[in-house]
Amino acid sequence: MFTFRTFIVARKGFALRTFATGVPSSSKAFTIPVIDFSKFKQAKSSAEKKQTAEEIVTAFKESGFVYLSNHGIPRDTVQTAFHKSKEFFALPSEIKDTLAWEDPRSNRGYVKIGRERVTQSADPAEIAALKEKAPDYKETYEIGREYDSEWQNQWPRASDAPLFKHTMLDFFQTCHNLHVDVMRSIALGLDLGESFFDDKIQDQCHNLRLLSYPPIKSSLLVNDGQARAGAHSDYGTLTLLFQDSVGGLEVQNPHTKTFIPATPVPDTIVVNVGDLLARWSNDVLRSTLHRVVSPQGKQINDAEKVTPQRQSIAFFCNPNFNAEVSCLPNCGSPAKYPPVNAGDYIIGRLAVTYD
Ligand SMILES: O=C(O)CCC(=O)C(=O)O
Ligand SMILES: [Fe+2]
Repeated sequence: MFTFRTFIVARKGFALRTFATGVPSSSKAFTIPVIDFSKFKQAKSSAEKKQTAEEIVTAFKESGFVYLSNHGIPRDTVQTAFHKSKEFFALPSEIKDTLAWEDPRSNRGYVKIGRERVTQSADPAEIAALKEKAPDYKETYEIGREYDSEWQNQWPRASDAPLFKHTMLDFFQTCHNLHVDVMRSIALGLDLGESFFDDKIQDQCHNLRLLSYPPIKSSLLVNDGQARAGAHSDYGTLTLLFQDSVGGLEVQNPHTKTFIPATPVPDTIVVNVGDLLARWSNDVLRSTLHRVVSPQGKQINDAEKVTPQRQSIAFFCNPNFNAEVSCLPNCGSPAKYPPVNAGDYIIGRLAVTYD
């Protein structure tokens, strides 16, 4: 039988569902389809729009993942964001360390290698042991909305990282706009009316995460449980993931439990459903486990291989932090989960993942 793990964040006192991969589905199909989003954006009739919306919703019900092509974000924009991200991670540690991530409520700043271990576990002792034994081999830089009365982004000085702030704030806005369109397609695909989510996602409580996986001796990634990023599901509504051509992202087929590669498809964005949208939809939409493992290493001498550097950018989309997330209409009854405040949920999930 399928089991769901639930855990309690004592500080907050509410139950969180950690993943939705156990949902029985009418279909055992598992593919990550490439969906041409221009058909939705340029549709001449609502019937045409609905067709793409239904393709997206079907994929989110079955695998929880799609590749979005013709999404409207220019290649140049993505390349510039990757370039500026690379420049940032190349800064000396002393500079990056002054920008350290400090608080899950802020969720902004630099996270050095070993500080985060993504996992489905919510047990602090288990997470600490995993971090000790098999930390995620990655460093990240987290950006939140710039206009926030309480929390500030931790920008490097312009002299250290020219145009970094400008590039990332632009990219944040670009990703927000695309996410609104994808949420509209989901609303249409679920027969909720296209603008259903609009006023629930407008506050831009998102998290733009730059990721850098340094080159590493391949032998270090084959130890027990070791990965560039351990198996996990994402926390929010949707994730827009931009990946380079190195590879390593894998998605779990929930029926067979095997992981299949989400091979990079040029000019597409990997879009996946997070736990909060799965919960919102009463598990009609699927939040699927995924991980980043070592792609084929390069032989550097007779005995050793090195796994090349990987770069990616994830835009974690969230509802407004003051939104109440309770079972959507058209998503079956009874509701499996009590209503939850979006901000409490996301911050609760972050609080247990970081040191
Ligand atoms: O780097 C990647 O491709 C995936 C990262 C990821 O899944 C995450 O940060 O949640
Ligand atoms: Fe993820």
